[in-house]
Amino acid sequence: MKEYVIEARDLKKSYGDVCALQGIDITVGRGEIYGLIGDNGAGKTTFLKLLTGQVWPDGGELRMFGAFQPKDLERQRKRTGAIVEAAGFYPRLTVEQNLEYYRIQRGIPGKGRMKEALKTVGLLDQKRSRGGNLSMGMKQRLGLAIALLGEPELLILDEPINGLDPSGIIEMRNLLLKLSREKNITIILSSHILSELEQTANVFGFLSRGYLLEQVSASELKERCSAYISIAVSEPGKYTAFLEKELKETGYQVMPDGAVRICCPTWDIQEYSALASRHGIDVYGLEKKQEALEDYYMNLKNRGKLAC
Ligand SMILES: Nc1ncnc2c1ncn2[C@@H]1O[C@H](COP(=O)(O)OP(=O)(O)OP(=O)(O)O)[C@@H](O)[C@H]1O
Repeated sequence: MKEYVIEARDLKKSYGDVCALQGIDITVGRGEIYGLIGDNGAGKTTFLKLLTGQVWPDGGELRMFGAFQPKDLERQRKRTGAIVEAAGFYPRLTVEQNLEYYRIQRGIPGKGRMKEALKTVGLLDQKRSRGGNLSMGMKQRLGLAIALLGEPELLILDEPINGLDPSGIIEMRNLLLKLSREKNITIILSSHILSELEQTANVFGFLSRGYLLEQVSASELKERCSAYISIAVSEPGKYTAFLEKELKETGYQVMPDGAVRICCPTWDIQEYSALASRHGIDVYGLEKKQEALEDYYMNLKNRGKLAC
């Protein structure tokens, strides 16, 4: 049976009149890297703050490591490390002073933890640099080192890639993959850009205006972004009627340029042009393509807008 580190059922959170989470179901299995994707204001930070205990839900249930009673939940939170909103450190203190401060504050025994955390994130050489003088990527890594001090089983990271340059993004991605692979740490991280998490997360949750539109594994997502056929014909309306009647295809869209896009086609590509020829419809173009992940996300968002 799958072991869940996080189970949120019908979780709700409002700030006064603003409904940030409208009742969401999210499950994160042990060892997963869960990418929470959503536009600004979708509710990502609110969900992560519910996990860290910075805010409390108004309804629904939250379980972490199986615990849901407030006191048990608080105890289980000791098994987590988090960076939510800003990577909190003191800019005037050096990297090692920052880590020492947080180690003592959290009652983590042994100075060795500090060195290990710095080694993991690749900041040993910068240990005497002031936090404020680090590059953006290094600041994120310092935040991560602080989060790793207590040897967490679950990492909660709010937009860890935000503001990083392309090489910083790759560094962070590799670091997170390494933590998952070598230490089997479960990670939940947020972003408003799907492509940033595309190569990192193995499960995605799409949030929009406080609703979870979909929770889907990376492999399922890839399958859904499967091949489609695009056919440009002289009479799209007539063609789609025959498409439904004769080829029993219902999963199609007529694009703004008039081309007919057949998602997950069930027949060989020639069948689609043969259908047009049989009914005297001219074919101007026919090709097989792959839907990009971003397109899939855009479609999902548009459908979500209609639903919300
Ligand atoms: N402390 C607060 N008081 C009032 N409203 C809030 C508060 N925090 C968040 N909100 C509102 O709740 C909604 C969800 O915000 P949240 O920060 O969770 O979204 P987000 O997806 O993390 O957005 P972003 O990517 O911009 O950080 C927004 O409408 C936001 O304005």
